[in-house]
Amino acid sequence: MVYKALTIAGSDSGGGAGIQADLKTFQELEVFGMSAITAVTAQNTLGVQGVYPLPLEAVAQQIDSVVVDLRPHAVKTGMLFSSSIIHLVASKIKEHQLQNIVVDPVMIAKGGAPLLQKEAIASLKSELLPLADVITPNIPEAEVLTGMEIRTIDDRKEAAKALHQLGVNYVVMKGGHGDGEQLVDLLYDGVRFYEWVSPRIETKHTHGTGCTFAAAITAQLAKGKTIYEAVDTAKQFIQAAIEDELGIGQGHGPTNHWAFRRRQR
Ligand SMILES: Nc1ncnc2c1ncn2[C@@H]1O[C@H](COP(=O)(O)OP(=O)(O)O)[C@@H](O)[C@H]1O
Ligand SMILES: Cc1ncc(COP(=O)(O)OP(=O)(O)O)c(N)n1
Repeated sequence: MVYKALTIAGSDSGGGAGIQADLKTFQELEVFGMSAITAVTAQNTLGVQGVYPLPLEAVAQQIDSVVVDLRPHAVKTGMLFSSSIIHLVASKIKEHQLQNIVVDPVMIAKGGAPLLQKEAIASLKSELLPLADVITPNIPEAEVLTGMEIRTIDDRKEAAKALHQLGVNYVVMKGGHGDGEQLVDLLYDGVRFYEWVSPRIETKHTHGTGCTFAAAITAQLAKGKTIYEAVDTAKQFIQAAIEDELGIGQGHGPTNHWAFRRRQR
């Protein structure tokens, strides 16, 4: 059986985040990766130098081309940039009855560059989230989506419940932006919370952690794993990718996408 996953996201020319991180992660987890590019960014470890959204027709055609011939077992969305692209992606998910939809609600790059227009947040909440199986916000993204201030673990749990109310089956709240030496990632399935607690790795090379983590979840769902199993593997994948740093670039370097595979030997 060949498992297949589609990423609908922006291109990161520097190769650490976006489409490039997603495809590398799919490949490392032995899932055939396919892409529909929403925007091209000129980007490196120092920041984002340019953002060029693609015409709606180009995004639509890429999704149609992939789906009619190579139907994916799971779909991840990343940088969607505008409300018109979100509207299009939501209508394509419905039209093609796509399954295992993982929404990484990418808003701002680590350097501060906006990757989603402010006016698109309403469309993300009303049009895309009700179709999502999984959402993977970091803490600032969860604050924007819920309008809540998130300080404590209890705040994160309240925010996860609020996101679940928007129609998402599973909320995976990433803990990279929390305080302290321990990171806490949370999974909420509508009934129970599951926690992954791990030591914070001291490094500046964390560009693309969110994309890589969500892509690993998507790959595992494509293989038919449960959400708990998928998050568990994704956590091991990102932990290895941050620990075995490549140390490339002059700024915030990419994570190491082959580290997890090498540890399996
Ligand atoms: N310094 C770090 N050490 C260990 N794990 C990290 C570190 N930074 C992020 N992570 C992990 O990487 C994943 C992505 O987290 P986060 O940084 O919150 O997302 P984003 O890149 O979207 O801002 C999470 O599983 C988080 O726990
Ligand atoms: C094209 C593109 N998509 C997404 C991001 C953000 O990725 P993320 O994994 O959240 O990593 P950081 O930007 O936080 O390093 C991006 N930069 N570019």
